[in-house]
Amino acid sequence: MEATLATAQPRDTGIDAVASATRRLVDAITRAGGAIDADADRIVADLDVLTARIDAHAPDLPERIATMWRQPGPGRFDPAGGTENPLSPPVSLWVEPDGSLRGEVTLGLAFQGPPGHIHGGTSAMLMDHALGIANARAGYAAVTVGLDISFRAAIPIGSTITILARHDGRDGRKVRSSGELRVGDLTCVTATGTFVLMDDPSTREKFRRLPREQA
Ligand SMILES: CCCCCCCCCCCC(=O)SCCNC(=O)CCNC(=O)[C@H](O)C(C)(C)COP(=O)(O)OP(=O)(O)OC[C@H]1O[C@@H](n2cnc3c(N)ncnc32)[C@H](O)[C@@H]1OP(=O)(O)O
Repeated sequence: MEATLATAQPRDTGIDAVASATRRLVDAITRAGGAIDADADRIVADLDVLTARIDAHAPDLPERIATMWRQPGPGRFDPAGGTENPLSPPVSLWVEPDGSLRGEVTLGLAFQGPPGHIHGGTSAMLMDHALGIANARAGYAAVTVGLDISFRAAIPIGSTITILARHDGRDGRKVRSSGELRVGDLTCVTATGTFVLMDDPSTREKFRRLPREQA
């Protein structure tokens, strides 16, 4: 049976390709560090030309947000697994036969916290998002109200991180999910999350309206 992708299907072209190239740029900058100081003025000038070229295509923010949410399927702009988001680590999550999610990602220096290891906030984001997708796959689109996270072992930069997440159940308007980050057989991070259903009136009121309507 063909595995089902729970995150956006990456493309080799268009905005996905631009986002990938930008991730390579960020990685190159973080690896080079101050060694590029002497060339910085020219680099900035080149980058500013590119930014202006791209900015010429950008609609205003409310229109852009509305367009994003009209796209069918998994979020292509998510901060973890969003193929169109250059700040998003290139995470793909797959649906396992038992309905849980599994994926792998390798993170570079841009995500460093303690020396040579991944920042805890990055791990928390990976967990928050994977837990949210696990709920959504189970039929419960929901926002996080509580995330309980334990950092049990540091994750080396450049290691292959396995992401696991599962939906654990519903209690009224709240849903629960849990997950972990592993490197090989070592469990580095565990997380449990409490989420509130998007369909709950207070949540719908807050999140369904677009910025233009909130003004
Ligand atoms: C679009 C599809 C995406 C598809 C999925 C894609 C994946 C996306 C995953 C990303 C997830 C995110 O990062 S979401 C972004 C981060 N989260 C947010 O911004 C949410 C901010 N919070 C809120 O705006 C508000 O809490 C609301 C609107 C959700 C609910 O407000 P409220 O009605 O006043 O209720 P509130 O007091 O907050 O509490 C709600 C219930 O949660 C419980 N609760 C509160 N805090 C905690 C806590 N730390 N741990 C446990 N439980 C808690 C309360 O006891 C209560 O239970 P009880 O009394 O009902 O029993």
